[in-house]
Amino acid sequence: MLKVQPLAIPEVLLLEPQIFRDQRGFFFESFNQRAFMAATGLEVNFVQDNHSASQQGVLRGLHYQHQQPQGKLIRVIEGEIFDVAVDLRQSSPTYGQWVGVWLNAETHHQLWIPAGFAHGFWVKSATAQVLYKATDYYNPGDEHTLLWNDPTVAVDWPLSGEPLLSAKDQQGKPFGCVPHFA
Ligand SMILES: Cc1cn([C@H]2C[C@H](O)[C@@H](COP(=O)(O)OP(=O)(O)O[C@H]3O[C@H](C)C(=O)[C@H](O)[C@H]3O)O2)c(=O)[nH]c1=O
Repeated sequence: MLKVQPLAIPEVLLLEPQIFRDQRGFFFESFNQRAFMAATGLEVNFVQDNHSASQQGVLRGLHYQHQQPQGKLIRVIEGEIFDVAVDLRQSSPTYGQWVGVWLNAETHHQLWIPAGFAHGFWVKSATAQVLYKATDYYNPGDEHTLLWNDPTVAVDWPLSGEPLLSAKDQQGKPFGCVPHFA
């Protein structure tokens, strides 16, 4: 049974899978197409699985593809992250707004972020491993980086100290300088 919690931006969904725990450990279905469709009403086709590992203080994002936008289903298998989605859909009532949730390897909660959003996360734990499914293929020529601390979006990152950023993310662009969606 997959429970769904809509968040401040209703199309971004926090999914709570049923975890079967016993004296050996745990088991759960990390993805089930039928259950996902039944719980969300969404018919999605994932074509790529991603896996990243990061040390404490790393902030990856805020990334998105524009011509080939990706819906993403994100989960944490080690540690804890603060995961953020920014609504770049100009027709949306929540255009320019952000939503953030804690994801960790204890609750196994997952975040569904549809196409049209920028995505990023900050690592709270000593290390974190993040798995996410994407609904379209990676296209490096179509990647855009919204500046993680853009003052217009003003994500309230729960940072402790300066984040560790890639060179690309240090060069992120302001909200007004990245392509948005209709
Ligand atoms: C995303 C991606 C990257 N790569 C290669 C390209 C680079 O040589 C290397 C690291 O890429 P990057 O620094 O862009 O990785 P992240 O900073 O974790 O990027 C991701 O972080 C945020 C949180 C996201 O939501 C995106 O999915 C994605 O942009 O992996 C691939 O080969 N395939 C891919 O799908």
